[in-house]
Amino acid sequence: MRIDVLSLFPNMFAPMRESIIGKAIERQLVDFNVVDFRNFTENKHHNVDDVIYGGGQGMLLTPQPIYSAMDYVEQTAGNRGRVILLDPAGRTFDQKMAEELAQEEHLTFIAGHYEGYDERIRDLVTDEISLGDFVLTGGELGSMVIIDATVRLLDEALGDDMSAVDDSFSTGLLEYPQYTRPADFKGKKVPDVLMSGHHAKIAEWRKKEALRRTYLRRPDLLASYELDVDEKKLLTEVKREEN
Ligand SMILES: C[S@@+](CC[C@H](N)C(=O)[O-])C[C@H]1O[C@@H](n2cnc3c(N)ncnc32)[C@H](O)[C@@H]1O
Repeated sequence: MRIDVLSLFPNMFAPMRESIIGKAIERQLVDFNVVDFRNFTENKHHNVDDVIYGGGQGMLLTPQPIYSAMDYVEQTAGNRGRVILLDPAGRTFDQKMAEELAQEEHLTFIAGHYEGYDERIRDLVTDEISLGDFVLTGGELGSMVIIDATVRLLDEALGDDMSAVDDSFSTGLLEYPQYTRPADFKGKKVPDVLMSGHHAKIAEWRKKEALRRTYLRRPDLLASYELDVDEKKLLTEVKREEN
């Protein structure tokens, strides 16, 4: 996968060199580039922003540097790929979107700053994505969050000893509780069933606890989750135990 990010602050992307994403880049699973669109300005002072027509506080990113940086991406990659604008007015990012983006060959992110964008920049994009109902200073952190959630889904990104299959949201439910050694920590014991070696019972316990956690913390997820017969029974038990 190729990923380009158009940003005025390339140094903010240092976290992309660390951990699982850093390794994915090192192993060339991902060709990651940050394009500083200030380098594409056509004015003497390399300004990337300007005052807002009609008045208002702050400065807006002007279209020219971003359009030129996008042409550069197209020239170097052969295409622009899926072009994602980080914006509070976009669709709220979730695991389904990460799964969808992980199927793409090329993603180009536009990270805004200051008061936001000249409206004509939106003509360049295929997707507008928000991280949630709050306002960040820029699109850098948002694009890194999306890249992180997406790249970890690529084949081989997590390595042999990790899997995204049972992660929260991938299954449609929150993940069940998990434990590691010791079996007894300051009197807090690991549930017996997890040490029983009985695979079917462990699977049933995990399913029930995933349902319990989702029911208690994110009941909205259950509304769009199709329960099979066994899950219906387990959820009924959970409800009885919790109410
Ligand atoms: C200070 S914000 C601009 C906010 C804009 N004036 C508004 O009210 O929608 C600057 C940039 O940060 C990024 N940003 C801020 N909040 C975001 C969010 N919730 N999700 C994604 N990107 C965000 C966008 O790239 C945005 O253009």
